[in-house]
Amino acid sequence: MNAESPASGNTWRDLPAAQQPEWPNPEALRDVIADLESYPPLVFAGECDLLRNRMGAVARGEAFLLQGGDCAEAFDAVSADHIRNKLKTLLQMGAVLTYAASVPVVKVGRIAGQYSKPRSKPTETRDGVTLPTYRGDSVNGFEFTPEARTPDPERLKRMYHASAATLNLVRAFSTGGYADLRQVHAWNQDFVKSSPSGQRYEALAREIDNAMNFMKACGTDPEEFKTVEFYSSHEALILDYESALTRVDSRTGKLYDVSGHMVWIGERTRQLDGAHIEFASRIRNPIGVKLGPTSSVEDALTLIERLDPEREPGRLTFITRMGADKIRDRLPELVEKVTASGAHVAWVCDPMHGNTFEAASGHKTRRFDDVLDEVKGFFEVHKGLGTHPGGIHVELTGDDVTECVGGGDEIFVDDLHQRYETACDPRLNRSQSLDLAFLVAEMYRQQ
Ligand SMILES: O=C[C@H](O)[C@H](O)COP(=O)(O)O
Ligand SMILES: C=C(OP(=O)(O)O)C(=O)O
Repeated sequence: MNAESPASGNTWRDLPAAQQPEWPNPEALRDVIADLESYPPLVFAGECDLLRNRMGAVARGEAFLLQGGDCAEAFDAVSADHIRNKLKTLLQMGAVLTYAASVPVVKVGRIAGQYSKPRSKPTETRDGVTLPTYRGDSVNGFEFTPEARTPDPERLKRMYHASAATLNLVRAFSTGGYADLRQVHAWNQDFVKSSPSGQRYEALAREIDNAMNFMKACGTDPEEFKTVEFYSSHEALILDYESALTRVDSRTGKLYDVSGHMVWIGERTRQLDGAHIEFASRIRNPIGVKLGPTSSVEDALTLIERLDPEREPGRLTFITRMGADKIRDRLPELVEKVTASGAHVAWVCDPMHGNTFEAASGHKTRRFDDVLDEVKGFFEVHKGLGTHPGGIHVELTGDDVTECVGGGDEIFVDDLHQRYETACDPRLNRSQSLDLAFLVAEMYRQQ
């Protein structure tokens, strides 16, 4: 076995790295990196391999990816209630998709590490005062004061600890009985009466119950129903953090970023000659890359060459985020040429990031109908080309926030102020998330 050198996790340092904070004190950053390097891994490399295999099934058209969670996790939201609500929503969506679309669903949270945000502008001005923009709790505070907005590397350690606490609870919920499919009704208890999507879910949960009772009566009560496989993911944005958590796996001698099972490179940091792609090329985790409307075929093919030279199904996922008005125009050529190149990438639709607009009230928001329309366009394109629509990647929360407009339990523009809690981009609330899962399941079945 030829073991990788830990130094290859640092080759990105020679290249331009977009969207990195301007840490005021380099010495303090160095101390933090040294501490992070001494911390235990958050995930086990073998789990990353397992997820790569699962993503291989997605790439081959045998499974569907459900990836979702907060736009930006926040340190003060690391509580049992928030984590449970998010997991519950994802489990409900997973149950809807698995049962109604009859497809194995790979469940991956934007969770336990999604603390860093790329921004359009480096600064924000309010009432004539200009301060650094908020870049996520891993970098600075949301509050609009010079103290809060100054990047503080100690926050990277808080990110590690917040991720560890979150992952610990997620693991407990996934394997300790809460995620048992026999709980399919319990996940809905506080929700069912008040909302149309909750009622629709309840009817589906009854069908699942009946199916399970039938299986039990036939003498099968599979262990698989008692726990759920759930993985963590986040954008690999702050490279000092990600490389400090990159380790040589003792089994294989390969490098893994053990800050999460899957990491993705965002639309603003996927420069082919940039530090983020170099970093991602060195690690063995399953990797996602966001592809926005300006992505060219050449970009996609070069990314494959850099990140998946072995053409290994499951290694590379293209998460497209074109916008509802562009997807039918931009996606076909990409999918067609990538498929013709012989690559086995998974195609996943992020229907959120191309559909953001500012409401008259100043709230950043998204229309549920645009989100749905982008997913529809994604399915249409894949149907037309005979390729597999591999999954969805959504910003959502398990709480009843009012951040996106529309949905079955309709949120109007005038409602946005009621419970607008996101620190960055607007998320689907629980009811909108479930609506989406039902509609996507229907599209999948028709496909
Ligand atoms: O989540 C994605 C980006 O961080 C976000 O859309 C950037 O938002 P901004 O344009 O307000 O900086
Ligand atoms: C920043 C994000 O998306 P994108 O890179 O697609 O803009 C995100 O998913 O948080």
